[in-house]
Amino acid sequence: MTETPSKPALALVAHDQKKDDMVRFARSHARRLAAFDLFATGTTGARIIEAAPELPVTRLKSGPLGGDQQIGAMIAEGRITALIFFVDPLTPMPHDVDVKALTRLAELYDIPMALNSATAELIITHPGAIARPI
Ligand SMILES: O=C(CO)COP(=O)(O)O
Repeated sequence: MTETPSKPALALVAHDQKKDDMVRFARSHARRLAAFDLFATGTTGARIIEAAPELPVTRLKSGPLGGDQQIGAMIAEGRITALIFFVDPLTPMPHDVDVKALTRLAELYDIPMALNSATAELIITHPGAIARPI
């Protein structure tokens, strides 16, 4: 029996001050993003689904309630191909340790990680760069 190969998985996360940027990113790259299984923290996912309902986004818990850690665990399990995380560098976060843990795991497992729009644009417009098998 042949199994249908799964799509590469992209994790999408944005802090509150960056959610409008994420919505713009999702809208303008909807066609490209549709080639991935998409996972997002709770509120980020809700905003993306509202803006681009055609995208297959699986929503996890909100970041401060464990969503960042859920994505980190998926990275440790080899289930995430790349992380796009629009970080707000100007606002203190109650869950700063979770943010750090998530980016640390992306570093540790050497997955492509975009922490701002400029890098996210590079990643999504060069999909070959993240085509590694999961
Ligand atoms: O806080 C976040 C990442 O650290 C994002 O979580 P939400 O998408 O639920 O706002």
